[in-house]
Amino acid sequence: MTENKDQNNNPFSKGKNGNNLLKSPKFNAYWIYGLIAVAFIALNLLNIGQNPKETSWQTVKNKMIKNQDVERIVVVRNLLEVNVYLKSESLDKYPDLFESSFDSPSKSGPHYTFPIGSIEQFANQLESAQSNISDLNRIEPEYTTQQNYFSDFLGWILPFALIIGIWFYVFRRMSKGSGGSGGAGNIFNVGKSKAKVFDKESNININFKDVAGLAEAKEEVEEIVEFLKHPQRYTKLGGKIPKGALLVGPPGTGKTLLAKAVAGEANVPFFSMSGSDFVEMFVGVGASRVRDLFKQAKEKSPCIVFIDEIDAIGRARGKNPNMGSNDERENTLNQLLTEMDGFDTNSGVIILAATNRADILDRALMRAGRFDRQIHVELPDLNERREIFEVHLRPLKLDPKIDPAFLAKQTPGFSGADIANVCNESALIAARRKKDLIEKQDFLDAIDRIVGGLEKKNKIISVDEKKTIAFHEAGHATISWLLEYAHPLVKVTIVPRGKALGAAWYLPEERSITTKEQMLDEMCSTLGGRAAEELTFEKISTGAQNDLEKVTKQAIAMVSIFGMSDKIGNVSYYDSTGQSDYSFSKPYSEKTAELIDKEVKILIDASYKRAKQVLLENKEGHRKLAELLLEREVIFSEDLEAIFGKRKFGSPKLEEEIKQIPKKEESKEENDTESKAV
Ligand SMILES: Nc1ncnc2c1ncn2[C@@H]1O[C@H](COP(=O)(O)OP(=O)(O)OP(=O)(O)O)[C@@H](O)[C@H]1O
Ligand SMILES: [Zn+2]
Repeated sequence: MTENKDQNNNPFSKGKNGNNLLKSPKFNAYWIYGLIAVAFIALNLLNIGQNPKETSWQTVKNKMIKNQDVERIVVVRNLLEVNVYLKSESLDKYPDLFESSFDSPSKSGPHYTFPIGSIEQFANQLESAQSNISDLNRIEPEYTTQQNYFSDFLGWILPFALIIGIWFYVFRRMSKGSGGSGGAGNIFNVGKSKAKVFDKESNININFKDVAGLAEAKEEVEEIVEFLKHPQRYTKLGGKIPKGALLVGPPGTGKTLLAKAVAGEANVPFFSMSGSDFVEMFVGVGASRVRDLFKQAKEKSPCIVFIDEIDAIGRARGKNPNMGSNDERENTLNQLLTEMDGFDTNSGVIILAATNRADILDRALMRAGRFDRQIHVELPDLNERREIFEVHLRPLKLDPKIDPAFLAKQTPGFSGADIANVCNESALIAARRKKDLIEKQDFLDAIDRIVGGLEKKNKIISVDEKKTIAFHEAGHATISWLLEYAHPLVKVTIVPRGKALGAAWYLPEERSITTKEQMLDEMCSTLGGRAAEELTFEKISTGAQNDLEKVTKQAIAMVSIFGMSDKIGNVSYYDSTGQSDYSFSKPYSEKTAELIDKEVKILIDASYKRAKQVLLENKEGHRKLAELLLEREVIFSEDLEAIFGKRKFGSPKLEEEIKQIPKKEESKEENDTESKAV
């Protein structure tokens, strides 16, 4: 009751508060099978009323032909059967014909049928049987071929029945996976939206306090909450309530969370659907799902419709219709645009959409009256990471010494989702160690695990391989220590994790623009691994593949995007709008392409030479570092400082921060359990 009152106060309210719009009749496969069976029986019955009586050639010859009761004789070639039609005035002579009311021939015939051996033979037999009948009364056989409707029908219907059966099966499987309240439970509901609805009853109860950081984004969406709560305030002044906002940012940064929080704060239903849910293998399904989603939303207004991964449908429509454009997707997008234009601004439905590629979205989506606001949701900085940790540490049983600020420092570049993952993982690790509280070490291990994939202690690496890896990693470390702009090093390990056999961790400075010098120094330190291998062993290995890939991409970007090569000059072939069809044709000539290739090679060669130079000049230090790595498997910035002396460059503040990162001792306990498992 109270809820109804609530709604009536709201100008958006349609006074409708039922779930019945989600219901649809429940058909199932058995119905179809039943229908097919009925059709079979009906056909059979029809046939039954037409059945000529079985007889034999002898009877026909000796009785019917002799008495001149036969009107026509029809030979059915394909069935090797003869149908006999009697004269209507003679029918009385054959009372047995119609004695059964169920299985009897029709009055007009054929009345009798009998099998024959071959057509020629029968023709001869008929000829001779009529040899003493006058020409006038003689019966000439007619010839036909007959369709056997029944078996033909079977032949047709069976494959169809099979296909229908398979369809049902597939649909049931599909809809089971996506059991949203759209009720896409069967074939008749394909076009229904699969939106998940969270309304007042099943409230998600996510509020702004559950969303840490994201201060600016929150401020922007707070306005939407106000629109939903007090629409009169805006409409009174003649303002129009926005229809939609686009949340833009990398994966896991809390876009879904923020949208849910808006719904939670405004206390309105929340429809959630992913862009990829609209796209289906059938033509027209996407568009009809959009229609259905908006229909449902309007009935529940005011509400929030959230479309995750909108890029799945909202990608720019191709300019060249012949080149692999996707009609189905475009239809869906067009329907979405139509719906957005269609509903009244003040209908109380606000659409939030999320994407991590705003640049590839169709411009039409961003036009006024559609998603005309973009809200940026970025990766959290140090402070925000601390806040996110605080949110996710709340439900955990912690060692009181745990400091969220410390954890935030350990996790540069982590998204909110990664941090949630770290917290969960640390609880699992602590549980495995049979602890009552989660301690610092558990967190550090969880972070390591998430950074580098699971440690693979049992991966077998030969002594030679280990040596190669150590010198390779020491090469990276040495160069990044000595070059001015390389990222400061945190630690280097040769403990294999995931696919990597060794790794060097850096603390990336938070830069907004990068200079050419910085890029060159980074390339040089990335190539340090291979350079070290070549200098030390006079052999190179596949271990540098990842490094080479990174360097090549970097060099190509420098030449063709950032305009940093002399020969190409200040030219950028990058198209930030994503609207061009460069996928098939490059925006530059063949000659330029060659020049770009040359420039890229020159850049990489120069960096490699420089890397070798640096390593040669610091041969002793590099060797010491590699040996230390072989011995300890993990080394830290202090170890580098002990070998090369204090780092001449970089910000002292950052260096200080690095030093505060504690060194993780390989925990004995874990080693024990793991070695048992081997
Ligand atoms: N700012 C944040 N505060 C608290 N938790 C967060 C934050 N950002 C992310 N999380 C955690 O990460 C999880 C995943 O975030 P969410 O699904 O909202 O990310 P997303 O940006 O929508 O990702 P995607 O682009 O992959 O859909 C959330 O459920 C939440 O636990
Ligand atoms: Zn490397």
